Amino acid sequence: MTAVTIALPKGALLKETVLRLQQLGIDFGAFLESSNRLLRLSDRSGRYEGLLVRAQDVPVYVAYGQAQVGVVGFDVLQEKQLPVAQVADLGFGYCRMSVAVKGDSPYRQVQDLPAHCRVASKFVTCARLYFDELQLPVELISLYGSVELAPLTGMAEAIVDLVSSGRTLRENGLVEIATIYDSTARLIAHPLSYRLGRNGLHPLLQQIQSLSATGSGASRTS
Ligand SMILES: Nc1ncnc2c1ncn2[C@@H]1O[C@H](COP(=O)(O)OP(=O)(O)OP(=O)(O)O)[C@@H](O)[C@H]1O
Ligand SMILES: O=P(O)(O)OC[C@H]1O[C@H](OP(=O)(O)OP(=O)(O)O)[C@H](O)[C@@H]1O
Repeated sequence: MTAVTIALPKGALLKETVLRLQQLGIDFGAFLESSNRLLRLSDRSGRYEGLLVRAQDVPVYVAYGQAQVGVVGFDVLQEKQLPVAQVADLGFGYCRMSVAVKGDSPYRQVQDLPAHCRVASKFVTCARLYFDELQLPVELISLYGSVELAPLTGMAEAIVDLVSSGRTLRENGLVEIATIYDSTARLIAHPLSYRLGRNGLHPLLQQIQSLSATGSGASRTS
C-alpha cells in the first residue's frame, strides 16, 4: 500500500497536531525535537509519511497533491484560496482575524477609518476582501510579522491581524475595532485523493476527526 502523506504546520499548531496523530499511533514526535532538522519522516508502520512545512505552505502541498492530508488554520485557507477539500474543524488553535488601531486614535469602528488610509497586514487577501465588501477603499501594506508596529510607528492607521489571547495588542496599546472571522485548525485533503479514498484515506480522516471531539483543545497560551 502506498503511504499517505500528511503535511504538518510548523509553529503554533504543530504540537497539538503531533499529539493528536500520536493518539492514532502515527508518531511524528521527532518533528517536536530540537535535536534534529528533519523535514520528512515515515512513521513506524511505514503507512504514513509526514512533511514539516510552513503553515502558509500546507494548503500548497495539499493542493498540488504532494500531501493527501494537511492540518492548517482557517485563516491560512482564507488567505491562500487554494482548491483543497475542507474535511473538518479540529477545534484547537483558536484565534480571530481582527482590525485593530491605536487605543488613543479617534477610530472606534471600521467605518470611522478615513478613505484611502493605510492598513498593514500579513493577510492582505483577507484584508482586501473585507474592505472591498465594506466598499471602504484602503491602501494595503504587506508585512511578514510584528504587524502591530505599523500603527505605532505611524506607517498605517490600522492593522488586520490574528488575535488570540489579546496580549500582543494590549502590550502595544492597540485595540480591536472589528472581528473579520474566527479561526481554528482545519483538517484538509487533496480533492481528488479525497474523492477516490485510496490507501485507507477515509478511515484515517474519520479517526482524526473523531479525535477533535475529545482532544485537549490546546491553543497557544499568553
Ligand atoms: N497567537 C496565536 N494563538 C493561537 N493560534 C495562533 C496564534 N497565532 C496564530 N495562530 C494559528 O496558528 C497558525 C500558525 O501560526 P504561526 O504564528 O505559528 O505561524 P505564522 O507566523 O503565521 O507562519 P510562518 O511562521 O510560517 O510565517 C495560524 O495560521 C493560526 O491559525
Ligand atoms: O493575541 P496574542 O495571543 O498576543 O497573539 C497574537 C499575535 O500572534 C501572532 O503573531 P506571531 O507570534 O505569529 O508573530 P509575528 O508577529 O511574527 O507574526 C499574531 O500575528 C499576533 O501578533
